[in-house]
Amino acid sequence: MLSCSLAVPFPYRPRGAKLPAQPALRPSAPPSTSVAFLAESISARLSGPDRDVTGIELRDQAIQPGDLFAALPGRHSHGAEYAAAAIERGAVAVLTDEAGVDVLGADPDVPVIVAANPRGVLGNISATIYGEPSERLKVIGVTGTSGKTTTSYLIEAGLTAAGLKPGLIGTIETRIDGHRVPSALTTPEAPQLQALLALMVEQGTDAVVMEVSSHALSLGRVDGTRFEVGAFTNLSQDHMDFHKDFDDYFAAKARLFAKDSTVRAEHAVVCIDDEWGVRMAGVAGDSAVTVSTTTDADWTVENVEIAPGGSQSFDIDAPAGTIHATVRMPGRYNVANALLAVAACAAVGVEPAAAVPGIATVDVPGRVERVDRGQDFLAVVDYAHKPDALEKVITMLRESTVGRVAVVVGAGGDRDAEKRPIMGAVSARLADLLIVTDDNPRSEDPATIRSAIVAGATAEQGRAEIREIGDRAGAIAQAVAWAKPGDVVLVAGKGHEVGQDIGGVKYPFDDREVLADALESRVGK
Ligand SMILES: CC(=O)N[C@H]1[C@@H](OP(=O)(O)OP(=O)(O)OC[C@H]2O[C@@H](n3ccc(=O)[nH]c3=O)[C@H](O)[C@@H]2O)O[C@H](CO)[C@@H](O)[C@@H]1O[C@H](C)C(=O)N[C@@H](C)C(=O)N[C@H](CCC(=O)O)C(=O)O
Ligand SMILES: Nc1ncnc2c1ncn2[C@@H]1O[C@H](COP(=O)(O)OP(=O)(O)OP(=O)(O)O)[C@@H](O)[C@H]1O
Repeated sequence: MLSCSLAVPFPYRPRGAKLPAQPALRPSAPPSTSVAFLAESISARLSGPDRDVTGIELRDQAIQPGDLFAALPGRHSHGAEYAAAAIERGAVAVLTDEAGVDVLGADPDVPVIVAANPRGVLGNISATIYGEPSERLKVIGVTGTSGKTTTSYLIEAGLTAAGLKPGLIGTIETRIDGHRVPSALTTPEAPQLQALLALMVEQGTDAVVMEVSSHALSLGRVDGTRFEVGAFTNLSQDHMDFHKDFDDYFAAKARLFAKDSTVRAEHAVVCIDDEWGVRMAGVAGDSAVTVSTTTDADWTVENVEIAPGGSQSFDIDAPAGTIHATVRMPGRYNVANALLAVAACAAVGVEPAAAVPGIATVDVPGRVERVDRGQDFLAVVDYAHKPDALEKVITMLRESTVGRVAVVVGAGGDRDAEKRPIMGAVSARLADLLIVTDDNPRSEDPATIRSAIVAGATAEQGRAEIREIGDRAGAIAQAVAWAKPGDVVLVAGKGHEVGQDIGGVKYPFDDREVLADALESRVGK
């Protein structure tokens, strides 16, 4: 249930001030393209005179002089409502639909391209404006419910170790040539994505590994991108607010692999550890390369050994022979992520032996990240914010200790409400203490979100004692106070995030810092 504004005051004070907005990443000198040419390329009507454009944007606040403003119909408003502001900032043309023309009025100051479905042509138009950058890059798209970020980091490290100069685009950040910029979305909107790819070409990047979300595939954000490789991790419950049902969710992911898709990757590398992977390999066809840690596949693993610190070593049985590999991150699923990464590197011509030394060095921020302040128990921050990921990380931590396990977790507002009780049930079944707290409530009443998690946890009648503490810092402090030597405290759901979205405003909040503060106060006692 969504509420437009916060119905109740927050029971705690947000920490600090609003976070700053993300900077724009653009190539320095894109060539200019004529508006008439663009209209013709998508068989759309052009009203008004021809002009040259040098960029494209769909948020009026991000317009740069010379841009085409894509005024799209949205859930909250029509982009055409912001056209005047965009033109004020320097937009020289507008792309919109008939409804947008009505909003613009009879005589806008700039030429207007009128398309029946402007979102549907945005990817191709953006790619044209920025000179089809993906044609000059080896683009590897990673999709699936869990493991996209981790696998992308592993692939990036494998490519780097092999002497390539890769860029990375994903949930945490964009990385180009050693520079890092935090991300707003897992997969950027098409104008930002094509600008980024063009910037990467300009910087001499030769390969790009990018996370491809199901939203991106459904909304056409990656249209106009040529993928050399598509890699699939797995599929489980998520985004049921956006997709009609599981088949619809699967169909969105399948756009990266299906024969009739305009964004079909040239090579498919598919993890078949779950039944959805088996289905996806079928969609991709006979040329798909399969990998698995659990069943027969083109690439498999054996002799997995876990070192005391949690890192894992294993042998990869690849078509060209056996190779020894290691991954620092614990959990069987990280062996699957590493295996998929080595196979994806191979799909762009990198020898497994060249990739594995890079893969062995990777830690991903906020993924099973330990916070150590000299305490006598294990304290971990993890991004698990979906039922399957939460189940996997709690199970892994349970198996790594003889002590008890505390889980501090919430769920995001304005997102898949169906998963909330399942997150509660999973935690109540597997943990000894469950503290239900706030994640990013966004526009929702945080108490409503917590109640749904608590309801699922209570109905499960699991082993965990259940507590509800909205204040995330207070919840973390309670878990730390509860822990005895040998126990584990898992703070789940926000991982690398440095902000908490409360009522649409992002306030600084970093689980790792808050956990470290709580540990220091306890150790200092
Ligand atoms: C469902 C979804 O993806 N919605 C995206 C969509 O929103 P919308 O169509 O409802 O747009 P709207 O807010 O009504 O605005 C209409 C138009 O006016 C423009 N506008 C709006 C306000 C303004 O001040 N100025 C302005 O120009 C907007 O840019 C837009 O073109 O277009 C907006 C503009 O780009 C996006 O910001 C918005 O993503 C929202 C923020 C979002 O949270 N998306 C998430 C769910 C998402 O995409 N997640 C995936 C998956 C992550 C995962 O795997 O967990 C991701 O790839 O990140
Ligand atoms: N292969 C996997 N299978 C199941 N769970 C995984 C896997 N890899 C990682 N996880 C779990 O999921 C969490 C998120 O991992 P990661 O960020 O790599 O996935 P993601 O697909 O990028 O997630 P998101 O879509 O939320 O950004 C991890 O912290 C871990 O708990």
